[in-house]
Amino acid sequence: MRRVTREARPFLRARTGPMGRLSAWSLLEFGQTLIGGYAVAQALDRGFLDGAPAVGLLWLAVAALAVLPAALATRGVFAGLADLVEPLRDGLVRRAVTRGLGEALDGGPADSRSVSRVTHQSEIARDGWGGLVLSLRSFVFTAVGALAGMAVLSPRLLLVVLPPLLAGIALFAVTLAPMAVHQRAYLDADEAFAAHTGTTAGALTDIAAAGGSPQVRERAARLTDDQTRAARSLARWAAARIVALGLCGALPPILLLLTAPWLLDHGLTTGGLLGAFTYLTQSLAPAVHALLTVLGTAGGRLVVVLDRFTRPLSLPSPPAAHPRHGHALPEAPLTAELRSVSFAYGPAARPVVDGLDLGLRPGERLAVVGPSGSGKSTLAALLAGVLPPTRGEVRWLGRPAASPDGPEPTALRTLLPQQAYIFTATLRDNLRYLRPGATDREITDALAELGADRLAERVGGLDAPVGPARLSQGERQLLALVRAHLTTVPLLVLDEATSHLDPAAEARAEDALARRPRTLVVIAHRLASARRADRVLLMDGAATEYGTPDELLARSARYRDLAGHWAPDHRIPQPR
Ligand SMILES: Nc1ncnc2c1ncn2[C@@H]1O[C@H](COP(=O)(O)OP(=O)(O)OP(=O)(O)O)[C@@H](O)[C@H]1O
Repeated sequence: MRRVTREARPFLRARTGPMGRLSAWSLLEFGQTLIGGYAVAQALDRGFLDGAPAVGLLWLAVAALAVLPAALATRGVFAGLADLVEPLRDGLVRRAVTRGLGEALDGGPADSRSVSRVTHQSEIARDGWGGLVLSLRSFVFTAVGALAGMAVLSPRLLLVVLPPLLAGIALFAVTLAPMAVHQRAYLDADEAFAAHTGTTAGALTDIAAAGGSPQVRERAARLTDDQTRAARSLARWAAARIVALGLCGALPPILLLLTAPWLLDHGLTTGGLLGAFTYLTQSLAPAVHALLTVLGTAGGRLVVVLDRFTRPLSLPSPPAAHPRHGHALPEAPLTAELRSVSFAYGPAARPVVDGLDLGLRPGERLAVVGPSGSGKSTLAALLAGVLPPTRGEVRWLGRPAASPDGPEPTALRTLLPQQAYIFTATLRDNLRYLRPGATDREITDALAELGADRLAERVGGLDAPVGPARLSQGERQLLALVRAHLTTVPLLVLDEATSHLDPAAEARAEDALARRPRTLVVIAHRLASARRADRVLLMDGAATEYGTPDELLARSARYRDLAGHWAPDHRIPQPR
């Protein structure tokens, strides 16, 4: 909200001319309101109640004629409105296009939000802004006209009318900021739910096959709860607005009737009473109603949409901007972070991961080693957000992994399990599974980088049909690695995903994966993987250790012990 206000100021300052012209036209509306009530009062006092119906009719004619310049004003107001509204739309479209192009050039994930901003959201902003200017301007000039008219008829009228009017406006003003916040929360929750169902609906079979249904269900339930909570808060504040509307629009005429005897005793004429009633019911109440309605609907949407346009990017610069090895730039957020994370497979079970803190920097390569059953796969699932921690928090790019308003997990991480998933379709479709937009050129390059080009040739090229039954376990793993290589996610977790490759193929694949700007986590089953890594996490229950390969060799007897059992290309021993 504050960001929107900050950005709105220079826009408004640059448009004092159009605003001045609008105000000048609006003065005619002020005149019509002022004359309307006053003429009704005079028609009664000097005409019909004074035995001079002709004079009464003449005053009514004056009231009718006052409508004509106001009609002229409406024409002028609409012409002037374009000078205020169109530049806003143009500016927003320009900003959305620039931002969309920037995101695309930065290699961010394909994003329909850019298109929505250029088309739908900029139109919402234009309509909302136009409606707001029209009704706010009309309210101000009508209210001032009506109050001035009543002051002329009897200043005591203001004592009756002003308190409920001001109380209603104050109550309404109080609701503005929370309404905007709740409206945004509602829209965010709505979008998060739509994005989640959009992503999962097309992959239900795969999710069920991979046993991911509980996680998908749990996330959907969480997102629905968020939506319900946001809708309830919004409804509570909408109720406060109805009270404000009543205070401003309905209470003043009632108070006028209740205090009529007192007002008439203190110099208000019968015509003056009717004139005041005319001001309140014919001018002020409709203007208040229009303003509050526009502010409550289009105004809320406007703030939310403008907030979208001014919001910083949800994804930071791609990891390409950061060094692949060594230390990251200080301001770069960690790609993934575990904060005091614990996990147990049941309430009474011994924790597999216990209070683990771990930060993964952009471009870093981490190897996780440890004896069988020490929790390496559990850690991989926690890092990938597939298992929710029992305690503690998992964060991606500085935000909670479970955050419903963050990007979809699939845009942030890929987890490759040991069992490679290959389905019956062409090689191309299999390789583009995680990034449907990948071009043939990108696929061919990725195949070559990972040393899978000969395999592709052997199966008959990208158009050839492949399926799990026609490939060895190693070949399936290699294709799954190429598929992961084609993604642009910042975090790639390999859970023994190279276990069926020979050592040379594994080294080539891991090095190729690490050359791309991403954080690579390898659940290692050969010492060579740990040697190639920037840092190593040795999982062994309470004796978990962490450091560079050389540091661990120097200081950890367990790591030396483990390494001692390993010839570089041998698999990790399975003591149990
Ligand atoms: N779904 C599950 N339910 C209950 N216990 C589980 C489950 N999955 C794993 N465990 C237990 O959690 C512990 C850690 O298992 P995990 O698979 O994470 O270890 P790991 O280090 O990856 O083992 P490996 O190297 O053999 O793959 C083990 O004791 C295992 O028996």
